[in-house]
Amino acid sequence: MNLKVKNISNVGGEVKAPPSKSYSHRAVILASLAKGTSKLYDMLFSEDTISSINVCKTLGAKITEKEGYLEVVGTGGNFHNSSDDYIDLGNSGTTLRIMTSLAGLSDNDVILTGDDSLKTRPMGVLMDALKDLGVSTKSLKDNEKAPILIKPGYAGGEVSIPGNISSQFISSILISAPLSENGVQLSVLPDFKSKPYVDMSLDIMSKFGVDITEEIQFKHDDCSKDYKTCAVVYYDIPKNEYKATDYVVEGDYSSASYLLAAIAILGGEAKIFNLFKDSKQGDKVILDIIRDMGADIEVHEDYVKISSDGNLKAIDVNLSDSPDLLITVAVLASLAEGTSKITGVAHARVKETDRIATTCSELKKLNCNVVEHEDGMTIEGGISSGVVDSHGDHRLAMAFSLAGLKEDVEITNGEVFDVSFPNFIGAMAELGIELELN
Ligand SMILES: O=C(O)C1=C[C@@H](OP(=O)(O)O)[C@@H](O)[C@H](O)C1
Ligand SMILES: C=C(OP(=O)(O)O)C(=O)O
Repeated sequence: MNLKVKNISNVGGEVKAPPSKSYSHRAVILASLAKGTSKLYDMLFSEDTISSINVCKTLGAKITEKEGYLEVVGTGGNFHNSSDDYIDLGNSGTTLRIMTSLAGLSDNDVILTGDDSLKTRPMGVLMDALKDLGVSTKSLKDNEKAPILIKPGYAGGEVSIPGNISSQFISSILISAPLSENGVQLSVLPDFKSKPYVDMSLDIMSKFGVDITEEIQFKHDDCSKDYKTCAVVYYDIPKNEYKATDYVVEGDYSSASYLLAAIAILGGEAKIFNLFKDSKQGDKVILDIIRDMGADIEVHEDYVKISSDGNLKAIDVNLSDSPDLLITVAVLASLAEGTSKITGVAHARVKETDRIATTCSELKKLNCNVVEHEDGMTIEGGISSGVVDSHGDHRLAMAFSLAGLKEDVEITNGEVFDVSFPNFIGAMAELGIELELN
């Protein structure tokens, strides 16, 4: 289906950001590992998080939608796979990565797979690390990608892992490690990308009763004291148990980036609720980025107020900790005055699509002057009307709908936002932006 801006009127107002995708995945997974019954409030029900709910059910958690919350009766870590088929995780990289380690806790074999995009996502680094921890995995196509067979048995021990491909490998080991036979000592080697997602894992693990210590070991005295490029980050995870808890999922800064960007582009004033000042989400940096581009941002305890005159300035930004903002920022840059540079996101090439390549190719279709780099792109402000394709990537669909606020832009395969933000059209409508799918 094609996604397009139909009408714009009375821009601004108030809207609630949708629940965090990353915290929703983790909440249902940790509740499924815990002993006892957890109540999860304000969960995101998107295609990706439903994949996590379904795999947890298949492995033995009892999950029921109740009035106002999701009830999860956990397994205490005693997973048993009730399916004799492949478990299909759709498009969700987070589910695939986190569940690959957890499948090692099952008392029988598990095979995880997904859609064509998920079958392209790298898994080799995680499979190697799991081997060191006693978990045997096999890529059924022998290409270090899904479908992946995971055998029972998770001894634990010492392991190191490169941090530059996906932080999801690290979250996966951290979340599973307390339930291994002997605990895990994990070293993450530089460059450590997307670390805020690991901090989010530790944050919610603590809410479910497991606290982990982190130690940053700098390699030499004269390094820049930047853990990202110059330190080994070490985690000691003793054997432990998760405890059931009641948990409220906070709002999602990555999804909110589209709402904030829309106001920044069109001009106007809006309050976005459910965005917390003390959030651990790395994508909170969208507030600084939009401020640097010229909008006014007020950060309150549980909401953000944005005001903009619609005039945007170019920026130079490193998105290594917040790769999901890449396409939003690229589209903002294409509508700004001057030349912007985005760096630090080589890992965005191995997501739902190669997001550096697809973003550049689609911006070029709008006659934007963009130059692709290995780890980002340079974008000169200025676009014209045209037709672009989402390549089946939810973030391309949502971000390019923002280009349609200034020029006539149609997005083919534009319906894919259900992966992370099912109410995208409804939320934009609350800000006066009517999008249509046909
Ligand atoms: O752990 C998570 O919830 C996520 C981690 C990030 O991936 P990488 O660590 O691969 O950058 C991010 O892109 C993804 O949308 C969600
Ligand atoms: C990369 C993303 O998610 P995942 O890795 O879970 O597929 C995303 O939401 O942009």
